[in-house]
Amino acid sequence: MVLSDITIDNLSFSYDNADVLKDISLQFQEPNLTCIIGPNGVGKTTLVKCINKLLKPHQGRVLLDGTDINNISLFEMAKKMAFVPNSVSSIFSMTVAEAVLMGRYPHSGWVTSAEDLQIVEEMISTMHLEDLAERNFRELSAGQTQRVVIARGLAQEPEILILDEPTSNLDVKHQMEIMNFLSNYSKKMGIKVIMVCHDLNITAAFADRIVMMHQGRIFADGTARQVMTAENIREVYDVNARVIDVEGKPHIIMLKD
Ligand SMILES: Nc1ncnc2c1ncn2[C@@H]1O[C@H](COP(=O)(O)OP(=O)(O)OP(=O)(O)O)[C@@H](O)[C@H]1O
Repeated sequence: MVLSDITIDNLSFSYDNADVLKDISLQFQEPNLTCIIGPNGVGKTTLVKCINKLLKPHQGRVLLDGTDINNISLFEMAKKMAFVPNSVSSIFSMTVAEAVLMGRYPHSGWVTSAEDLQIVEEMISTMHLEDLAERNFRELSAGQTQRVVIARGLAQEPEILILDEPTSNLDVKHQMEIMNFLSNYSKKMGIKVIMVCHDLNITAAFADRIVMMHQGRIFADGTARQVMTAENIREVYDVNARVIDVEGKPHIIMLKD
């Protein structure tokens, strides 16, 4: 079965008069883990928000299975695509389990089935949240919140899963666990996982494809070996780095100067 794909066609975006994204064209057709990287303020979050219809590009289109997302309702989109934002706050008091259950809304509306509850339980267990399931979502630490929001995105059973810096608040063990999980999950379920990431070594170790942004444009797009070169890192981040091979993957060592 071929699951949904996404195409970004010549997309540009500005906030007021400040141009942020310029002529971005990308296709996501393979079931794999793609990491979007680039310096602060380059437009990574803006790009994933455009893909999720949270922002409207001023030029170009985003196509979901060939249809312009402007012609698809958010509710219909949510059946195929889940967005895990970098930070969330809830004005409602709810348990962790209830927060994860919200991921089922695009499929079940407000009527919860036994299947919904089973999926919620599975995702709580996948994210090792069993001990927190009955805790108030608003009282969690930043890292715990991040794992709950990922579980909610997974409960949505998306064909395209988009995450904005999902590991930024996680300790190293949970970072490795989540990256391993996302990498395996994309292949096992045949889905596209697209995530924004700041950590170059985590990206190089786990991403099947890396999209490197620079000055609002796509600067490089390919495998870790193709994209993570000392030249690209110098050009895009303005730092000197040495790239060595660790277990067949590039590993980046930052140099003082
Ligand atoms: N709501 C907004 N209104 C005006 N400008 C904005 C808004 N949100 C972001 N920007 C600006 O757009 C540019 C891109 O921001 P964006 O958050 O997409 O970058 P980013 O690559 O995700 O950055 P970071 O790595 O710091 O998270 C930045 O210059 C930012 O200041």
